[in-house]
Amino acid sequence: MIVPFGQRLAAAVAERGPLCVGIDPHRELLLDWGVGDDVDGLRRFTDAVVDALAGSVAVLKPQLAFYERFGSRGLAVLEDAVVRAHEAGALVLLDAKRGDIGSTMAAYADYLRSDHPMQVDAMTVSPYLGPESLRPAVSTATRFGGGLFVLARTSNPDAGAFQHAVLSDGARQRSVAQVVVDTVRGWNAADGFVGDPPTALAPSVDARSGWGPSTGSFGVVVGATLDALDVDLDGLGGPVLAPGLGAQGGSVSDLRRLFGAGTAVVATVSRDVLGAGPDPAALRTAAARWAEALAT
Ligand SMILES: O=C(O)c1cc(=O)[nH]c(=O)n1[C@@H]1O[C@H](COP(=O)(O)O)[C@@H](O)[C@H]1O
Repeated sequence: MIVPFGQRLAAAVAERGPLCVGIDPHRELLLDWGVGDDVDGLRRFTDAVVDALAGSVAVLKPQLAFYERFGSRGLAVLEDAVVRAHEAGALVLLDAKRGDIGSTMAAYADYLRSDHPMQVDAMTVSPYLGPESLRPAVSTATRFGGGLFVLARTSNPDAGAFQHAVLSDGARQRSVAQVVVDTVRGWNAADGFVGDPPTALAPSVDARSGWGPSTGSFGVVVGATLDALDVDLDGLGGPVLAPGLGAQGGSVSDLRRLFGAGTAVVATVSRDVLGAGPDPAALRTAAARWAEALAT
């Protein structure tokens, strides 16, 4: 039976908490770890992170770019890591940030198919070509129980220049970021693309946490680095991936400031945890520190 990603994510968060650890084997980190900036170093780094954390964190988020750097041998490392992460009980969110015309998008979305050599639970996608371009990925995700996280208000300092741009749609004016959020809300409501009025939270979602058996499979990315939440997430019906913690300056109190009760937030941290390696115990301690802060 195919269990939708949103349900699987809600269950993982209930069991393990809302922490996602990003696997970003930066060249500098590989050198700091003393494993070398080569395929062997990439494998040692990746295996160490997966072995240390996949049994305890809800989600691991490998960044595809760091594997593509090493060509097919880098991708082979990632393929193995995805299997190991799943075996240890973690969900895998592939940070791919793909987006293209619909016919090509369908091929990118194959990462969510059960016959893909590296099937993942969810992937990040970019809406820059317009929300309709992502429709094939929504279909694939729905068919195979996968999820999507769409870039809405990203954590980089100059993101607002694009994402605050205002689109006119008759009498209504919305920012680009808001159109993205409204579109994802529509996907979760399963009634088309640009969801208009916020839909009420489904009754089986816990209004205090935003998590529950009917948490949707389609989420948005909103950085923990924002000065203020400048998109309306009401009734999104799906999760919010919040990057920017630690190395980019965001903190757990920023999450509380930005996202009220009832928002299903997955907090993602990469360098602030990875920098503790290669000692597995130190990696686990660094992740546990974030997990505890998120739980209090
Ligand atoms: O989609 C993402 O994961 C993402 C979106 C965003 O707005 N900002 C952002 O930093 N990310 C990713 O999240 C990770 C953040 O890494 P750290 O700053 O080391 O925690 C990187 O892999 C980024 O590519």
